[in-house]
Formats: sequence, C-alpha cells, structure tokens
Amino acid sequence: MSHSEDEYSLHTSHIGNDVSEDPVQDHRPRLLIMGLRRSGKSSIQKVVFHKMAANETLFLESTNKIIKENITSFIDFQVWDFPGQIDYFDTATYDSDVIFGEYGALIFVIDAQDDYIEALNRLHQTVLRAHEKNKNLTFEVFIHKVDALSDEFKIDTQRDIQQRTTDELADVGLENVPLSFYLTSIYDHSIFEAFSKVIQKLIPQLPTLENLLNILCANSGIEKAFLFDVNSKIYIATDSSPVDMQTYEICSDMIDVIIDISEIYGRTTSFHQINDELYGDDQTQVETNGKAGNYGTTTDTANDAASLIKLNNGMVLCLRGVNRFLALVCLLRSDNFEKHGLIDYNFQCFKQAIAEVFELKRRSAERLRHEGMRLSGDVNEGG
Ligand SMILES: Nc1nc2c(ncn2[C@@H]2O[C@H](COP(=O)(O)OP(=O)(O)OP(=O)(O)O)[C@@H](O)[C@H]2O)c(=O)[nH]1
Repeated sequence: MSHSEDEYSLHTSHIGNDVSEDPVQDHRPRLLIMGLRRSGKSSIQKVVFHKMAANETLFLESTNKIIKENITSFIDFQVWDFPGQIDYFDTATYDSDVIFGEYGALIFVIDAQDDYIEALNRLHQTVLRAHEKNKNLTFEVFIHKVDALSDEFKIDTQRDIQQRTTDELADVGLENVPLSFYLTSIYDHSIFEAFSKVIQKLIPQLPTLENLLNILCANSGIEKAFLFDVNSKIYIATDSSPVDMQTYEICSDMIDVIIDISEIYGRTTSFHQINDELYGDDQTQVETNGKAGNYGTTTDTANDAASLIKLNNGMVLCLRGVNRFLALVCLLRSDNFEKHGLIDYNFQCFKQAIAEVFELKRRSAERLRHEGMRLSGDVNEGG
C-alpha cells in the first residue's frame, strides 16, 4: 500500500492569541489536548499523527505556544496542543469562546507516574469553564504513562481519579458532563485505542459503519473486523463483537507490516514470502501478491491494496484497501477463507457502501461550503 505525503498530509500552523481562521475550515471537529507541563501531550500527538518512535519523545522540547494542526484524513479535524503552563481562561490573552466554541473533544492528559492532585484541580477547573462555554464538548481523560505501573496499581489509580473527578463535579451540580477515562501509554497500543474511541465519537456515520461491518462479518465468516485510518492507525469503526486487545494489536501491526513491505518493494512487488518474526512465529507467512493472484497485495494505490497473513494458529489476517485513507483489516479462520470468492464479493459490496456513505458526507460538506461562501459574499457586499 502506498501513501504519499500529499494523501496523508498534515499541515501545522502555530498560533498565539490571534486565532484567525478560515471560516470554512474552522468548522472541522477539534481535539484540544490539555494537561499540566510534561504530562505527555506533545508526545501523544507526535506518536499518533507523526509516527514518531515513543523513545524519541524523550528529546521533545517543552511547548511554549498553542500548536494547531489540521489532520486531513477520512474526517478532517484539528488537533490543538496547549502548553502546560498557560492559563487559557485568561481572557486578556486568549479568547476562550474561540478555543472552546467548536464541536469536538477536550483531551485532558494526567501523568499517572506523578502526584496527580494538582492535575485533578486543573482538570476540574477546565471542565467547569469549558462546559460553561460549550455544552457539546466531550471530555476525555487520559491517565497517561501507565507503562510503569503494575496492573493492580493501574486499576486503583483509574478508580481513584474517576471517583475524585466525578465527586467534585457532582458537588457543583455537573454530574451529567460527558466524561470518559482511559489508561494510556505511548509505549504500547493503548494510546491508539484511546484515540480511536475519542475520534469515533466525532463521526456521525459511526452507527452506519458498524452496521456495515456487522453485515460483512456475519456473511463472510469473519471473527473481527476493523476499519482503520491507515496513516494514524486509529480505527474508526469495528463490528459489535467485543474488542480484545490482542486482536486489535495484531490487526494494527499488520498495517505496519504491509506499509513496510510496500515501501521496500513498491508497485513491482510480485510475490514474497517472508518469515514473520513479528510474533515470534517462524511459520507465519505474509503473502503479498500482485494483481494476478486470487488474493494479494497491489501496492500501487491504497484503494486496491490487498494482503493476507496466515498465522500458525489456524487464523488468517486479511487486509483490503477501502479508499485512499481507509483499510479494512479482518481476522478469520483459515477454513472460512476457503470461500474467498464470496468474501471478495462481499468486500466489494462493503467498499461500495462505504463510498456511498462518504459521498453523502462530501456532498453535504460541499453544500455547507457553498452556503458559507454565499453568506460571506453577502457580508462582504453588505460591508
Ligand atoms: N513512560 C512514559 N513517558 C512518557 C509517555 N508519554 C510521554 N512521556 C515522556 O514525558 C515527557 C514529557 O512529554 P511531552 O510530550 O514533552 O509533555 P507535554 O505535556 O507536551 O509538555 P509541555 O510541552 O511542557 O506542556 C517526555 O520525556 C516523554 O518522553 C508515556 O506514555 N510513558
């Protein structure tokens, strides 16, 4: 699967208090990443959206102004990284109506390896003020850097943070604020899984996507299917069977394997069998075929990408490109894969349905844009 800078481009801009925006772009959903200094905000953003290796974040400089980034993907959204030390409710410097006014989510990062009392105070203040500005904002608390904690301690920490936060909010009459808690670390898949859940809340088409995945799984003998945003490895939807972390990890790793192979062999790839050391299993094989095969990888366009990894436990991992941003990764029994003609047919129907869902979305965005332009034209003429 190929991906170019262009296709998955990230545009970064830096802003101070002058949040001057393109009125059309301004309406993309916004992810605000906040928390105390050194809690890990920039690291999270670099690892998820820039493929930075987790240990390289050790050398990140402290952020000293708000960094705004447009993520161009299956849904266009903005990520705003806030420096830990600023007071974004200081009305003389920051316009909190602009910062909190948009549709989106506020991610609050708490360093779980540190004493978190101050962070909880800050979280409380932030939720209070941001909720006052925008009742539709969802609050996502990342209890972060949990890689150094034992399983038992992780659970206790989550329980304690959750309890204190909800109690304090209930004391001021805010028991119904939408607040979710996640245990995260950049050293494993937990940060991608948490981001997936946050992003899914911003996708109005989620129930339709889940429904399509359920139908595909039921009719193709698929155990579990994820629809991934290839660039970030965030999954934007999965079928309604429970997500087991190991399955998610192996599906997500498959994307890396395929991208790495594509980068090495490019579109000339014909057939490779690679001993897959990824899972310590020398019988696991990755097959990346050219278009001629019944199934395989065509690496020239992400849309056509298809690949198969046979695991030695009788399961098969199967990847199919859906469009230039999305890929479907499924896990199924190899017996069921014998009917791969049927699976291919079902997949084509699924791909078509996804295209229609996003075409509808594109058309309504276009209509909004036209209406926006007409409105701003009217304003200009009037002025
Ligand atoms: N162990 C561990 N360390 C982490 C994790 N995430 C970030 N860090 C480390 O935490 C330190 C601070 O990370 P930053 O991303 O710079 O923190 P920040 O919140 O952006 O800091 P400011 O820009 O000062 O607000 C770095 O040394 C990271 O390597 C994690 O999940 N686990």
